[in-house]
Amino acid sequence: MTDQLFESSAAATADCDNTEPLIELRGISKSFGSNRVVDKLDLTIYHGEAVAVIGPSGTGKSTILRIIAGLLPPDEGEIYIAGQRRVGLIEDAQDPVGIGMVFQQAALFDSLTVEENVGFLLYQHSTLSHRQIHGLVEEVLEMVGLPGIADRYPAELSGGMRKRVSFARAIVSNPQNPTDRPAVLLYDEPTAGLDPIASTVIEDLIRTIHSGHGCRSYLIVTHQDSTIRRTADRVIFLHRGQIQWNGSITEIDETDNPFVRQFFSGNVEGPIQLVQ
Ligand SMILES: Nc1ncnc2c1ncn2[C@@H]1O[C@H](COP(=O)(O)OP(=O)(O)OP(=O)(O)O)[C@@H](O)[C@H]1O
Repeated sequence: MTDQLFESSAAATADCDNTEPLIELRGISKSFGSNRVVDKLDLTIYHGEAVAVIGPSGTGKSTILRIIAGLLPPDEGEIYIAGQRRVGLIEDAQDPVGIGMVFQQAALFDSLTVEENVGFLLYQHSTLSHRQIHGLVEEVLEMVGLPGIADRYPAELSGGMRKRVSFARAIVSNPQNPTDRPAVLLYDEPTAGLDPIASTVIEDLIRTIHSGHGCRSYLIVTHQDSTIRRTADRVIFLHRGQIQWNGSITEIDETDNPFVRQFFSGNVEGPIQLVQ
């Protein structure tokens, strides 16, 4: 199953011009008070790429996703999306490609059922019938391995189930507007706190969404070894807001970079020190 997903992903990306930069960060810095979290970062993501951004806690991974998503302004540096410079936040400027973000926190509305949560935007902004939305919601719930829970309330679900429901909400799309689908998806720790089987469901789903839509690219921030290996083609290792290492997924077991070696071994001795 996994091999099939990986093969279909490779086939889909083969049609992409993956020499063409989709997202470029040039000299990006960001501080919170005196805490310099991103430090003159240069980063290029190409069309159709599946990239994992990894590294120790507090090293700026989520901050970079938020900057790319246009939710947080950098202090300095330039951002180019499909060759166009973005000035300001996403609300001030329209990016030439859609960028969607799947957040780490499963923020569901407690007073709404699972169906109302997952179908929220479709109920608000589409002309689809109740029946059509119900069908779409059931479909995505099945995709995340949670069929038949549409009538339940978030309080009746486990933390991992809530997380998968919020993932379902992030991927449900309106068939009336297929062009609404974002060309870039940013996943912030989508499998954190999930059991290994639920993680596999989400990892496979990320691959399927990617391979099913041509040149879609994604960045995934994760600490989970399985998620890194099953979802990424390229890995960027971040340390103190700078790229410490960058290589293909097969190179992570071959490199002698001390940061990468320490990270994957979990050894407390090494160049990475826990942030106090
Ligand atoms: N809005 C904010 N205000 C103040 N400090 C912030 C803010 N957002 C992030 N930080 C700080 O920036 C640093 C990097 O945070 P970030 O969430 O990007 O790290 P991370 O690499 O994603 O960490 P983790 O792996 O633990 O999720 C941390 O020290 C964090 O406390």
